[in-house]
Amino acid sequence: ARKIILDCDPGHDDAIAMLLAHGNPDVELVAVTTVVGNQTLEKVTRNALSVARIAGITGVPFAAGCPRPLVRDIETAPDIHGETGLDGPELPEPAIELDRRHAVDLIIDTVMSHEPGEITLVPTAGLTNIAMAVRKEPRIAERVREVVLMGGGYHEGNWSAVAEFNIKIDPEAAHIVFNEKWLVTMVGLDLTHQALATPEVEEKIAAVGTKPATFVLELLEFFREAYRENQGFDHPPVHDPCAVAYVIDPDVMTVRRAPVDIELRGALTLGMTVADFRAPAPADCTTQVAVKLDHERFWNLVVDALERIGDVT
Ligand SMILES: Nc1ccc([C@@H]2N[C@H](CO)[C@@H](O)[C@H]2O)cc1
Ligand SMILES: [Ca+2]
Repeated sequence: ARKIILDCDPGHDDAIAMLLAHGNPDVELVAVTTVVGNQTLEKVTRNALSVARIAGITGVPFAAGCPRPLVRDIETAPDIHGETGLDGPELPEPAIELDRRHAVDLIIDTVMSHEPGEITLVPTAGLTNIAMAVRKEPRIAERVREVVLMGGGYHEGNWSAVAEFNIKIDPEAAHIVFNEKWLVTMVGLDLTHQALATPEVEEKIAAVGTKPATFVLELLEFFREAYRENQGFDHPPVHDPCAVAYVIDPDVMTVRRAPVDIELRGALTLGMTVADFRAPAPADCTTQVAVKLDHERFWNLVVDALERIGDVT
């Protein structure tokens, strides 16, 4: 199984990404780290531990990370995720304690204690923890198998006309991550806006008939309303599990090699992930962007993961 570290800010779609990673047999969650983003660090960390309880995740270290971006002030997304960051379902009390380490140290320790090429980083939030980790221990850049992140967009934005939330809330961190020599697959809004939770998808999830499936439906009910009201979507795009799905099955989406860099100075373009599609991609290009999603294959992975989790006592 592919060993992954999920760096997240639960967040409705982060929660579904965690369930997919836990339920699918082809990926192994070796650590979960949290970072400020959709809500404050305290809230997203508590949410992550509650999701762990619902999913029945035990024996996996969870650590909290950076409480604010490297340079800029905190910017959360209560309109989409609510005041708790996981509005909608009732959340159980955590059943596991946080690891005593900072997330940055848990990431470094995990990567450095495994063989080179064993660990894949899957960030589904702002990149503050990842940037701090590679600055504190630069050797993780050549030791990590690859970085598969949900963030950015080459022709789409949601936190401005041209920038995506995970990148825009900490563009300096993103600039660090996209310019290291590790392979980065950017699963951006161009891809994740195809991952719509339609009524047909919700019917398949409902048919699983377990408490974790019901939890997902309650998440989607809130997410649907928030996305309709705030972004005019008929059905909510479930971003974060797309990154996990790519690690599970790279054929679930098409990707395209292209240099990507982050705008740090533009008045209108701050946080934009600028992809250069001029051919040919340079030989030393270490970034690729996700283009086309196999919608049915993707949602079948999510439903299958929920079926495998079953009911958790
Ligand atoms: N409007 C909005 C703001 C933030 C997010 C979060 N940021 C990413 C999508 O932009 C996902 O990781 C999701 O958790 C989603 C929608
Ligand atoms: Ca997220």
